[in-house]
Amino acid sequence: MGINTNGKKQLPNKQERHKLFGSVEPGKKTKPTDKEAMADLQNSQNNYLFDLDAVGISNVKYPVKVSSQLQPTTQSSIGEFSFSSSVAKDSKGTNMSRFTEQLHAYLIDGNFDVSLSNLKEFTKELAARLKRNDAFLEVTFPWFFERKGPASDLSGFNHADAYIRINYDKELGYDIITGITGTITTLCPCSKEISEYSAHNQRGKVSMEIGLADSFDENKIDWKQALLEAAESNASARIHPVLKRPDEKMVTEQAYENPRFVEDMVRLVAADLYEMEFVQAFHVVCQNEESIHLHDAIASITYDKSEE
Ligand SMILES: Nc1nc2c(ncn2[C@@H]2O[C@H](COP(=O)(O)OP(=O)(O)OP(=O)(O)O)[C@@H](O)[C@H]2O)c(=O)[nH]1
Repeated sequence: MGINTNGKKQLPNKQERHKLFGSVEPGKKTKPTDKEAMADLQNSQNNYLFDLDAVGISNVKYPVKVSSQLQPTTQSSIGEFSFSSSVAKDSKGTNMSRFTEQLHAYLIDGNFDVSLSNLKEFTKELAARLKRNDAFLEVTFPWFFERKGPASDLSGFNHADAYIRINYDKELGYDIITGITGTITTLCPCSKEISEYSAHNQRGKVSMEIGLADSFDENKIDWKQALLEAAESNASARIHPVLKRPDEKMVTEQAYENPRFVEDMVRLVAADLYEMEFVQAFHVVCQNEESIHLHDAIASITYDKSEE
């Protein structure tokens, strides 16, 4: 290896560099390159001992379009998907390429629409494409919403993680779970009660998963906004991206006026969800990142209105 007149190293070209690091010339190739002539192992039929509940792909990141009743009413986000379907014991496997093939075919203007109507259509078509009677889809994505300072009215974006799970079965129809994980402030009631001054407070995560009532209409109700409001309106205070001093004074005092244990949070959120007609069943978890401990405080509640 030489040195250029300008004092820089004279590197071998890229092909030579690859050889230097072990690349070799292609060997003699005898297997078919025509798709029709290729072995199709995954479609082999035999007695493969067991039916499989789910075969598919996970950790698939794709751009998604999210609609909301809060600002911004339409946004682009990144969805992380899992897709699967059952495989009967007489088949060796599934046709994995068909999951992403269909996902890409559903893009409109570069985004996959994560509305429930689109996801329902997608799972039904996926089952048909896989020649199965069932298909499963799961997606999580950060959902952004505008939040204004309570006194200054200055805007910024907060986000919550939204979650949708759809099970399609040709005979049973759809089973749909939606949820969000939102972030709140909680101020400890015990700390407030026993201390001469102040009270410790923390950032809490409220995760809600709900089963939707048959009457639910996504064109009338934004389930994300409704769940976010259930978490935030019951917290000691909301979280804000932009706070000036008058805002900060307001949220500090509001938190002091509304102390909440982790147990209080899940019960109050449960009460709101109970009153929402479009919620059939719910699971609520609150996890507080304690500021006076290294550990978190947790509480959860599960409720199904059909079991009353
Ligand atoms: N079934 C199965 N396929 C896998 C797995 N891991 C990777 N694949 C890949 O999935 C790809 C094939 O997908 P298929 O959908 O069966 O491809 P194909 O038969 O050409 O597609 P169709 O024309 O739609 O039937 C291959 O590249 C496989 O190697 C696995 O664990 N199981």
